[in-house]
Amino acid sequence: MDNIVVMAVVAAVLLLLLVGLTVGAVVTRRGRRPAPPLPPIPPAPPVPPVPTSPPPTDLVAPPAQAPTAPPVQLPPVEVPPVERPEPTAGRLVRLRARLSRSQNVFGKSLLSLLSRDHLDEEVWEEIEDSLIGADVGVEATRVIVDRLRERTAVLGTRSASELRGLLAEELVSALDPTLDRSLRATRPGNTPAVLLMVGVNGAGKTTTCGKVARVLVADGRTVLLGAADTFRAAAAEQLTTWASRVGAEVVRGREGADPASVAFDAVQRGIEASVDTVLIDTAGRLQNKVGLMDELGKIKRVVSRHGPVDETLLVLDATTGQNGLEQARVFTEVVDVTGVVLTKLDGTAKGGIVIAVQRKLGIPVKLVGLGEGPDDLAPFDPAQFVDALLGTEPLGIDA
Ligand SMILES: Nc1nc2c(ncn2[C@@H]2O[C@H](COP(=O)(O)OP(=O)(O)OP(=O)(O)O)[C@@H](O)[C@H]2O)c(=O)[nH]1
Repeated sequence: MDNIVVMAVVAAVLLLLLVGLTVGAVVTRRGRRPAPPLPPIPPAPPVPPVPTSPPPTDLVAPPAQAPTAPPVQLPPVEVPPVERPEPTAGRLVRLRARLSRSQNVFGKSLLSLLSRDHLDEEVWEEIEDSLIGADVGVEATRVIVDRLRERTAVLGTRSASELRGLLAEELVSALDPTLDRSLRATRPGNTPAVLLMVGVNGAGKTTTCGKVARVLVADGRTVLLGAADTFRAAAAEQLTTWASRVGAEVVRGREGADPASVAFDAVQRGIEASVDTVLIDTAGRLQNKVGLMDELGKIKRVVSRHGPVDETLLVLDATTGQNGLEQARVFTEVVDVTGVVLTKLDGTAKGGIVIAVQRKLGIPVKLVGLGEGPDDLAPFDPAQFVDALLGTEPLGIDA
């Protein structure tokens, strides 16, 4: 019986061992089974090459939907080259030649009268007529002639060059060389100076805006132009052309837009862009059109919300002579004019208008226009101007 029990126990142990070994072998075989082969990685699609430079601007790629269409070729965009305006120093010398060429009649007649042997009453009257004929104006002529008579009598001056000297002194004095003719084109601080250009139709406002912009750029300033002449579409175009030549920005409104709002926006943009000067071109207006003159006052008021206007320049056409003076006076009543720009001096033989303008308006002539060329604008200087007016030859020898 004991043997039977022992045998049963041994058999049970052996059975257990056998089961254990079988399970272990199965588990071990499973753990070592090689992994099934992975599916092959499909080859990566070819990556399109990254362009290293933008496509040329004058070519447009053919549209994707119509691959067969030939590429459209646009004409190259013409960007005008930015010009470097002439420096202002020395400019008057070049212009002086032009002025004296067109005006030497004035100097010649006066100087030949003064060189007469006897300066009698008749000669003095002729001198007066000559000055009045040169647009100096009756009042200023009287003052100049009276002083000349007095000085020649006291000094006993007789030589032609001495008389020329005296006449030059009197003309310079009539132009009041003590007046401040500097252009307030910059401000202390970091807000732009604002210049407003006003005047009758065709006086040369837009042209002067362009020329002044060039003068400022030549002197190293940054400029923005405001095209507040919204009546004449061509004026904004004209101004844009001037601006592009010196790389300046232009703010313009649509045709017929409120000029005051365009002017306001221009100054706003000038402040944002931190330019030195904002130049505002306004539409030409006749001084007897009340509505238009009121509008000019509004432009100035609206712009002034940004701060005071630094210069209001009245542009006058020198060829209109004395007639232009009454128009000019009305402008000074509507806006506070701080300086006069006398344009087209090259087109008149009557340079005396400079004296008349200043005397009538009591406002300094700050700039003179001496041609249609981009750099034909010069700062006004009484002594240089009188020199040019009388010509360098003492008795007007050159024809
Ligand atoms: N000879 C000469 N012509 C000038 C001068 N200044 C301007 N002009 C010419 O005068 C004409 C009128 O000039 P604009 O600048 O268009 O005149 P504007 O005052 O803006 O004209 P509106 O916008 O119609 O009021 C143009 O043909 C200019 O070239 C100058 O100093 N000399």
